[in-house]
Amino acid sequence: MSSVEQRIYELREQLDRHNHAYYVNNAPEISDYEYDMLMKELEKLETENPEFDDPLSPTHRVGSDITKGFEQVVHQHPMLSLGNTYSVEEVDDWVRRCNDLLGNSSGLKSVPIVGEMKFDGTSISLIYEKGRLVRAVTRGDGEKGDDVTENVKTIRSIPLKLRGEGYPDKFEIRGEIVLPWKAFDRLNEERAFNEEPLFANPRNAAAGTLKMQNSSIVSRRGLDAYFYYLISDQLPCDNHYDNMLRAKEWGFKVSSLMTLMNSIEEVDEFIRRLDIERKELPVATDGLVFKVNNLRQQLNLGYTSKSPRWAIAYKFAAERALTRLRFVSFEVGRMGIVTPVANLEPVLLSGTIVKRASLHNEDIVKTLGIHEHDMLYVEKGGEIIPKITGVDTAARENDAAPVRFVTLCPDCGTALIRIPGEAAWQCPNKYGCRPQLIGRLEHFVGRHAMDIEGVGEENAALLYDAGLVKDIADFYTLKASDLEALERVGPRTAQRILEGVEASKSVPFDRVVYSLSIPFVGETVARKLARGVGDIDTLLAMSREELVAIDDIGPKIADAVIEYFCVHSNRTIVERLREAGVQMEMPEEDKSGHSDILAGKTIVISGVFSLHSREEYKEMIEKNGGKNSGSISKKTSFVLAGDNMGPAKLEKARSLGVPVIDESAFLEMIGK
Ligand SMILES: NC(=O)c1ccc[n+]([C@@H]2O[C@H](COP(=O)([O-])OP(=O)(O)OC[C@H]3O[C@@H](n4cnc5c(N)ncnc54)[C@H](O)[C@@H]3O)[C@@H](O)[C@H]2O)c1
Ligand SMILES: [Zn+2]
Repeated sequence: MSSVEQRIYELREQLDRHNHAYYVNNAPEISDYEYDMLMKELEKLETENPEFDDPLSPTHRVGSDITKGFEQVVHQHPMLSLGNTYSVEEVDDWVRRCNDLLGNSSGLKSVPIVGEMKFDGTSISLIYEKGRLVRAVTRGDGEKGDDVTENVKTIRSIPLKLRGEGYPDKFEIRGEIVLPWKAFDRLNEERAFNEEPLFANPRNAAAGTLKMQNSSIVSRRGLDAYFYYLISDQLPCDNHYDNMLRAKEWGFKVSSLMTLMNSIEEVDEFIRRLDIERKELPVATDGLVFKVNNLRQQLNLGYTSKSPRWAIAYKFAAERALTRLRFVSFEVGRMGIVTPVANLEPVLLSGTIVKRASLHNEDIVKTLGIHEHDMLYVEKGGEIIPKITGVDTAARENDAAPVRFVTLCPDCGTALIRIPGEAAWQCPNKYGCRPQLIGRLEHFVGRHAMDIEGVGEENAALLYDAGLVKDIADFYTLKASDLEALERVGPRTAQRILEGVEASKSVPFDRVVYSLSIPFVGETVARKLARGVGDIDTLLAMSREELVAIDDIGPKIADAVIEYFCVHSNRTIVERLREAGVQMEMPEEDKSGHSDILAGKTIVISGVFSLHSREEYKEMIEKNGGKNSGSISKKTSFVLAGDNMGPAKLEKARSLGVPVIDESAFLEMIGK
């Protein structure tokens, strides 16, 4: 096989794999830009070597989002993709080409072109009959898609019944289902809370949500939709722009940024303007779309097997901003770890203003080679948290000194120690360093811990500085009069804090263990510990060996637990919590209902399930003594697989000889 032929096969195989990760799993492994570059390379090779062309190549086909669990419906008109480019010149060339092909020779004036936002969500086709929504279908493979009508009906901005008049008896309207930034942030916060993998961007979240089996969850997620194309035998107007304005009158959301243009200059100006304005939009966009306005002209230009010739997408490069470093602050966390944070001149990035970005640790500061007042590149593309990706060294001031990591704790002045084998520096002054003490108070009242409402980040510091709460047990001696004496706490807040403190007395023991801020004891470990020991006295009395014997508790955690309870003040705190009425043992029913059927087993959950939710399966695994893991390795005991398990995962399980079982076999295994 020639090397060209080999490369062609390689690219097709890669692109097919990325299509599946992107459209079906909603978890892309590479950036859109990288994907588009692979696609362009394949297109070029196929054009230059037509003998290797193949109608099944990803260059000729629309990536498919078809998933199991939905009925499939054939599209009356195929749903295609769009040709795309990252270059303004290529957009200009496309306008010229359209004019040439349409025989427009008026020189300066172009045939009318409509410019629109390219909303970054997932495409949808809606069918209306007699003014009512009858069906909603995803793009699927372009020929047929998944019927998601029930889910789409929960989207409030989609009219179930049309307004106004003059709409065709039967028509199709196409648009993009999106998840606005706000809803996206909320969803990811919730997922972080539940320790579920975060969605990389709103597109994946929107696509994933639309394919959920439970419409009531879909309705809560806050999807929205914008529409951009109308198809019918009885369209009201002969051009795209006016048809969309009519659709708006019938109740569809059509972006007011849609613009009618008549020259290349206007097109270029539109690109310049929208690349800035889009950053203020409430939803994600990944580019612009240009369309020939006149429907007869659209028809004349026609289609390739994959996209219309009368439209082109201009894609924005990954969002990156250049901004000046004001200073690096060093922030001490509740465990004493010192994190360097870049404080920046405020800059707008993917819809939010970025002022700060974590530099994580000393090694990263060194690798980037950051100097004082450097101009830094900040990126957000696809990722949620802003990241410093580089330095514009040309813009560096001559006498700028490199940023040095502090050697003393910025708060208490204690000499920092570097944790062996890690890049982190730590302030060892656990019981006298203000941010560590306040951090532990904040952690204690947090939603995942004792959930004491009314004490936010600010109030924790306030209570500490006023001398009212020096350690976590002090919350239980707070009096209304103490709180009301504080300048910034009104009677309402005081009441809420006291009620929150009272309610926290029924928070279960495992969360109490988590609330103590024992190093390395996160939510999951706390649960294991609490269930493993049953009550606090057993925990206090345990030796290192006994602790290590508990499933998933390693020597590092065991040492941290023992060290924690060796400190006299910690023991006193525990006693005071007990006296206050905080839960110090697991409830009886929780001790039962558990088994060790899955003890020693590491299980990976993958795919979509129909009998129980993924969360429920995770819980069942834990209750029966098993361990959940996210990735398949030699240590995996088996994979609990639902529908649509990714082919890469399946292949990995096969190659490692890891058994794959389905949900009913699993339920039988645990005796359900
Ligand atoms: N990162 C990855 O692994 C990966 C894998 C597959 C695809 N992708 C990305 O997806 C792209 C291909 O996806 P695609 O075929 O859906 O194409 P696309 O998203 O580039 O463009 C076509 C889609 O744009 C949407 N759209 C939004 N606003 C529109 C408007 N105003 N008018 C018309 N359409 C509008 C429609 O849903 C339409 O289907 C690739 O170019 C790549 O960037 C990435
Ligand atoms: Zn300190």
